[in-house]
Amino acid sequence: MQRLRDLTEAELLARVLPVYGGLPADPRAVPVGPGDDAAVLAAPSGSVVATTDGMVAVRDWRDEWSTGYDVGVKLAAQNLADVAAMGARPTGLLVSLVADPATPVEWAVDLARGLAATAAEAGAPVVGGDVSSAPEGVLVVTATALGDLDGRAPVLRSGARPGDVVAVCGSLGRSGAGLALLLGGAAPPGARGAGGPGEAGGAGGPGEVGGAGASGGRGGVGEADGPGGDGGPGGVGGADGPGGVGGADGPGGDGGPGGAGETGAYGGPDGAGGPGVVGGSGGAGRPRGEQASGEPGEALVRYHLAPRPPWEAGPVAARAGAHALVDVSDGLVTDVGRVARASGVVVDLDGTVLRERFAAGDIADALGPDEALRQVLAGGEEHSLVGCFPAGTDLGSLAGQAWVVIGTVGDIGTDGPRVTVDGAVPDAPGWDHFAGS
Ligand SMILES: Nc1ncnc2c1ncn2[C@@H]1O[C@H](COP(=O)(O)OP(=O)(O)O)[C@@H](O)[C@H]1O
Ligand SMILES: Cc1ncc(C[n+]2csc(CCOP(=O)(O)OP(=O)(O)O)c2C)c(N)n1
Ligand SMILES: [Mg+2]
Repeated sequence: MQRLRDLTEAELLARVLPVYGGLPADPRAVPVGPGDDAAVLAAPSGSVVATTDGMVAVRDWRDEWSTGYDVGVKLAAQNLADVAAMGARPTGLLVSLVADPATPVEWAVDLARGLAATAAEAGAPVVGGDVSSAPEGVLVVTATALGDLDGRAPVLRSGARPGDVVAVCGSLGRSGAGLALLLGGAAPPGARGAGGPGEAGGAGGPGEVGGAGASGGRGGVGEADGPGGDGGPGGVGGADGPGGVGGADGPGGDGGPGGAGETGAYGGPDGAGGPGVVGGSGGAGRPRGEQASGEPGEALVRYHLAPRPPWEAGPVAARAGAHALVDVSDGLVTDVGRVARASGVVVDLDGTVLRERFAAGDIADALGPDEALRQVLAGGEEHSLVGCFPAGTDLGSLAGQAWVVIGTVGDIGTDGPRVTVDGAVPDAPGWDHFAGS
């Protein structure tokens, strides 16, 4: 397997930059893209919205669950959601890769594919970035997203007013539920068995005819001295994805199925199987097919691994007069609490709507109703948008976006800013990177 240490920086960039593809057709949007000391982007409004958010291997994703493509999708999505939560339209992304030189080159290229696909969907090209080496085992990816307000005022956390209605665009609790399932031992979609312990579960190969957006398969979950994991499916959009690479110290895993040639984050399960790159007996892990699509909770796991938050809804909400906006990254109650404190208000959430519209269905089916509601209130990484709108805003008319009213904004009285559910302060601590870790 080719690893980053087998390439020079220039060779790595020569592999990665073409993946990001072209810049917008209008040269005024991005006069200078990747390749010089810095990029140059237009700022039509005369101001730039800028945000950055990173992810760290093991802490923020696990290679047993996420492909490089998934990490790219999620990294782009969480940054785009922050731009949207200002009411802005994303205009460009910058990407930093800080990686152990043992990282497979294919992982870095797959990361670029996930980023590129998501950036293209958002109309925000990757305009630059950085590569640095890291100590053994360390892999950190960071993106910076830039945006434009198209002449509007930014929508701040501090703008909510008593009397506003609180509405959410997008889902709640699905990412947290997916994470809970993975932590509970659920296999990621597309996984083809862990193949027992192996020193290095192999990375699945990319779709051979990948085109844009090909996704490398999911590697097996190897640990020590045994057969390697199976290759994952070939890439999205790629016909004939080759199979995975077996573990280093044991017999290789089986080749995964080829890519399904469809769009979306994952290849389908039924592609033509490619050969294992490193031969040997197949992994002796879970039986094949156990993770066939349609597994209960699979959509939740997929959302956790590669979320698609409604970043288009930010500018639409801003145009509709939203007083405040925030994206749900650390948990609904935590993030709405930031709005409540910044605005000096109380936000009362409607427990019935949260249970019936968000927790019920596949989250409750997978986790039970109590844990489902807990995920809706406290689950992180959803990146849906929560807005506070003037009473009477016709949310149904917001083009193409489904906003669901989940609460109201009230006066703090003597108790101070807070979030309540049906009038009571819930016990719903959200994500914190440091406390308790
Ligand atoms: N290391 C840092 N240096 C400067 N500003 C930071 C740093 N980390 C976070 N911030 C700022 O603090 C605020 C809260 O950060 P964070 O909780 O990560 O925001 P969000 O949840 O919207 O991504 C943001 O405005 C962010 O830009
Ligand atoms: C292996 C693993 N453990 C735990 C998590 C859960 N997790 C990691 S970051 C995070 C919260 C959101 O990330 P953050 O960087 O705080 O986003 P921001 O608030 O800055 O937008 C959560 C819930 C995960 N994704 N993967
Ligand atoms: Mg956070």
